[in-house]
Amino acid sequence: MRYLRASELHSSTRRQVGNFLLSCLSTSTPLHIFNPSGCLRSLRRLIHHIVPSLAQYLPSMDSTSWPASVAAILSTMSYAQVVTLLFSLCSAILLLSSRRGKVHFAPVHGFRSVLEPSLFLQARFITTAYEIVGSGYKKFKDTPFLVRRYDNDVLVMPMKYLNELSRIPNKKFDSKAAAVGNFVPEWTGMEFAMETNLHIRVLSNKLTPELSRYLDISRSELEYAWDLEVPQADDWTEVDIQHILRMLIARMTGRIFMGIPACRDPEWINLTIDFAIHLFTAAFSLKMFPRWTLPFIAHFIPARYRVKKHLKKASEFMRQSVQKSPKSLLRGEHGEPAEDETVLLSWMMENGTERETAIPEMAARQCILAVASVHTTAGNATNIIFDLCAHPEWFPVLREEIDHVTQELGKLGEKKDVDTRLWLSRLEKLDSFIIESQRLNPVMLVHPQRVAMEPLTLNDGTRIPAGTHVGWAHHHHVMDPAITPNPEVFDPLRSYRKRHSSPEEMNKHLAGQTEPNRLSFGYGKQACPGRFFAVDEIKTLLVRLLSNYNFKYPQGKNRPKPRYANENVFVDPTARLMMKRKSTT
Ligand code: HEM
Repeated sequence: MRYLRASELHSSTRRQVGNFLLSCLSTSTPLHIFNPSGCLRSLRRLIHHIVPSLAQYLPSMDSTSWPASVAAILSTMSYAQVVTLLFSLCSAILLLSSRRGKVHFAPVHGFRSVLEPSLFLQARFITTAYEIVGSGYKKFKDTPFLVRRYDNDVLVMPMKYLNELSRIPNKKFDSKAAAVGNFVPEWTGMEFAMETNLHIRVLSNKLTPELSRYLDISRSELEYAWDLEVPQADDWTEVDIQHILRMLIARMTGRIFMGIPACRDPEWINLTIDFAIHLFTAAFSLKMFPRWTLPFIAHFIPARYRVKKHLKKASEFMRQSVQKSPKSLLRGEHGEPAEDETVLLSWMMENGTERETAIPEMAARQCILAVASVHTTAGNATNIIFDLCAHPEWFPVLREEIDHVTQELGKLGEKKDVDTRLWLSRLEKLDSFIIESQRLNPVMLVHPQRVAMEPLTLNDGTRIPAGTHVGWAHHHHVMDPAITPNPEVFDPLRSYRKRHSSPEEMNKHLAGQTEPNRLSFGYGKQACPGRFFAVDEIKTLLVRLLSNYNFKYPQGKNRPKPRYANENVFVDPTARLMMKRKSTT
């Protein structure tokens, strides 16, 4: 007996297989990934075609073989029965192939009843992670529990273990395995990010130590991009503020990472923005299937092809950028100083290993840097403006602070002897506002996330088996009244008051810092290496926006609700704001 190859399938059957997968998977954003009625319609059509197709193929086999019997049985069943059968089969496959069950000491949380199949809980987690994680946090508080994500279980640890676990070396308790692992790296071309870390070194060793300089460069790009991306809006104008901020941030970060001309090329900017969407969609789709099926299934995932296409395009860009001088990117022909040696790509080319500086890997690394930096920062800045519009009494407070610093130190970037970081650090109320907005609008419900690379035994004897995916319910933690008094109240000066409570507190409670009760940027040695840049970039943007524009919600609209896909949180892509130039009010 030989196996049926895809190429041997009846062409209309193949089309139906394609349609089915497309209706499940080919969406431009992961938020629309589920279209149950579309999927069901396609599945019905698929069954309609696949059964005759199988029958067509069967004569070449022994007529008494089991596939013939199965096909015969299938063709006598109603669609509903076949759907139920397929669903049960998928459940059985998932159950048998899952990497679950390693953590025996922690209960799985979220089942509606003892009869609920595991697959239902996994599917529900996609849209109701907020409720599942929240109720688990309340119920277990001081003991670990498991949440059943579609691809694997995540062991949610109580906060009391955060410090102890964050002291464990990275190679034993790894953030990359969790974060990059979430992108199914072996099928999305992201394996390099598990094995090498030039994208982290460049942030820790170059960007952060020379932050003021890079802030100046990114601000100059903001000025260049302003008229291109920000509408004139002499009268109240409805805008997609998230899009505007995303474009500005993509340009600002593009300038410091890739320099001119790439950061001014619309193709590069769109590539860096879209790559994140395709990567997320591809990973989300791949995680719907057991790992062992991926050598087959992965080829049917359209978003994966978009990821590949983008990586290829990024390689072309990279090749053009480094063509003049293969090793030292922007150095002159005879080794004279670089034309613009501040471009981070230049540092990466000089400090990377041979593997890290190879064109395809460097291109993919720029894409992963964009994934880490653009949507996160744009989402954060968007949420701040949404919060301001929901609480407009804070507009004058923040503007007054900006005016005050401007009077004292001149306009941002105006005086050469005034350090940009220092200027921005004087915006203490804005800093506190950013923290409060992050508290209420997380980018993820469960983080930091780590994977135990070997068995770990904690001080109290708790054992975490190797391979366990671990996370913290940090959002529900900061919404706990025991941690944040009146957690539902939007109180943007919480951190400001803490800082001013005593001289010792003055240098604590800052937006770029991490602490157990504030994990927006993660925690410990593996916390976000771009967080100081992110906070100052947001401040730079807000200084410009608040000084020049007024914002409000369109008539009859108020603060948009977040969207969830598993533990990931997104800004509602349909949300709109009204904006108007200040001078014309
Ligand atoms: C407001 C914007 C941002 C937020 C909320 C954010 C949040 C985070 C979080 C929660 C992590 C995981 C940390 C952990 O596991 O402990 C992370 C990792 C990371 N972030 Fe950010 N980030 C932001 C902006 C940026 C920017 C602007 C950059 C680059 C300039 C950046 C680069 C990275 C990188 C490379 C990692 C991976 C670190 C690793 O694998 O060890 N992020 N970020």
